[in-house]
Amino acid sequence: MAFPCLDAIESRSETLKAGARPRPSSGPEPSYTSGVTLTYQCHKPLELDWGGVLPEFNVAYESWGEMNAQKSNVILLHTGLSASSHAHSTPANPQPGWWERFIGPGAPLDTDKYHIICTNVIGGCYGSTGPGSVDPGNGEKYATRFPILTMQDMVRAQFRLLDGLGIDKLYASVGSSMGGMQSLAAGVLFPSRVGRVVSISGCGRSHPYSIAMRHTQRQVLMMDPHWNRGFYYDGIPPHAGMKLAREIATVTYRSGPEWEQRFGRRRADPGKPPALCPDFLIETYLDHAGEKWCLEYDPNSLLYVSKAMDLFDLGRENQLATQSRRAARGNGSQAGSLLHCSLTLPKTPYEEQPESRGDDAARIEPVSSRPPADLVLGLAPLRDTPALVMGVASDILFPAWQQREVAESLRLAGNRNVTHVELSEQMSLFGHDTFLLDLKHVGGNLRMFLT
Ligand SMILES: CC(=O)SCCNC(=O)CCNC(=O)[C@H](O)C(C)(C)COP(=O)(O)OP(=O)(O)OC[C@H]1O[C@@H](n2cnc3c(N)ncnc32)[C@H](O)[C@@H]1OP(=O)(O)O
Repeated sequence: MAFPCLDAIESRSETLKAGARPRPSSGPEPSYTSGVTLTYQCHKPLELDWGGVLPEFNVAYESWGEMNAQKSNVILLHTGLSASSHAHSTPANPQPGWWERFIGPGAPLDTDKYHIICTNVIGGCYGSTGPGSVDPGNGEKYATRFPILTMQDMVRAQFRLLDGLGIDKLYASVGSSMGGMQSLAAGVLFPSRVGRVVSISGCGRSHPYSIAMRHTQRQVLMMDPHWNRGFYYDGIPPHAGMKLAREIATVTYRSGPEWEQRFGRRRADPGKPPALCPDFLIETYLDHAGEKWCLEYDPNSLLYVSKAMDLFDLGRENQLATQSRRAARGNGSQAGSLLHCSLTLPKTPYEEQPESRGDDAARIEPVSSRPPADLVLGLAPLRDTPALVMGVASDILFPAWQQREVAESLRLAGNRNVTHVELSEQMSLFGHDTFLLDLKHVGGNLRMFLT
């Protein structure tokens, strides 16, 4: 039997070994190229939530539209997991950006009215400091010596940029997916500096299914021998692991009903006998998505940024625990400095607690549709901030109940200016990627909220 899918991987390894960098021919995703960006260099250390420190760091950013004299029309646009700051084309980089149609004169992010800034997150690989950057402490690339990050760390770095640009208060903080997490985090961390919050297909805390899906992506990547515990920068990158990680990610980004319509049960070549390599159209589609992306993003950035998504929890308890870790470090206590991960699996199997299973008989309290009190308390800093929370019924990664949970928590926290929109399956079957594709509904609601 022929295995063209394995041949392709082996041949790419050979090409990479010879020093060349094969480029995917074209791609379905927006141009996540770094192109030409502006860079803000911060020389003041950034203390991170889990004990690490970046002694200095860069934030790559791009902007569109004029900033007014009062600097009161600035919108900070947060990206999804793997996007660069290139949300829209610029004179310096005319390639279309990942939100090209959403930004421009008369567009939902209207450049006739607003000055829009988009950054590459710290931990990323498109110009901001991340695991592929050089550690000023030893002159070598950080690799997996890079510290664990949180969404809040990324947001603090963005606000250092705003400080550097003399921007005191945002007109709005806008983001989708991971950007939707950051948008909320910005409002919680800096309530007096954020005029409005928009969170599209985001959440208030990561739920176990989404952590599970990111876990599997990280595991296939880390099991690629070329990953080499993160030290691959002088060798062959773990392109096979990245390809598989992207295939799993793509399963979470779209929806079954979309694929039913788009591919059904059709095979790429029904005239040939079944193959173990990609055969059904859905398989060749996933294979293509993985092929295109496997050299487009730094594998270590994927690990760090995706872990930061897992750690996301705006609940009050987590915020207090983080504050006390940071305070302990300020006092010089070791408790605040958890730099080295020594987590091992427990020796005895985990014993499930009856109440955690949700069995009717064991349930202590009746299930409530109210959001957890901890999240309501955690979102209290946003009580006076007008908020747009948008979700998509076909999204399996950030399911619509999570945006309902955020909207309801904000209302229970006392916010009387919450707009909640849920796009039904009749409106979009694009699942999580709806925010990239649906200009009419996503863009339309965004425009309405901002004006
Ligand atoms: C979690 C977070 O924080 S953010 C996550 C956000 N999501 C992502 O990052 C995923 C990004 N998604 C993309 O980049 C998508 O390509 C989008 C949204 C920009 C565009 O989606 P669509 O227009 O529907 O295109 P899609 O990517 O589904 O498919 C088009 C590509 O697949 C190819 N294709 C389609 N069907 C098949 C098939 N059966 N077999 C092989 N290839 C196929 C097309 O030829 C095309 O290839 P090309 O891009 O190389 O020309």
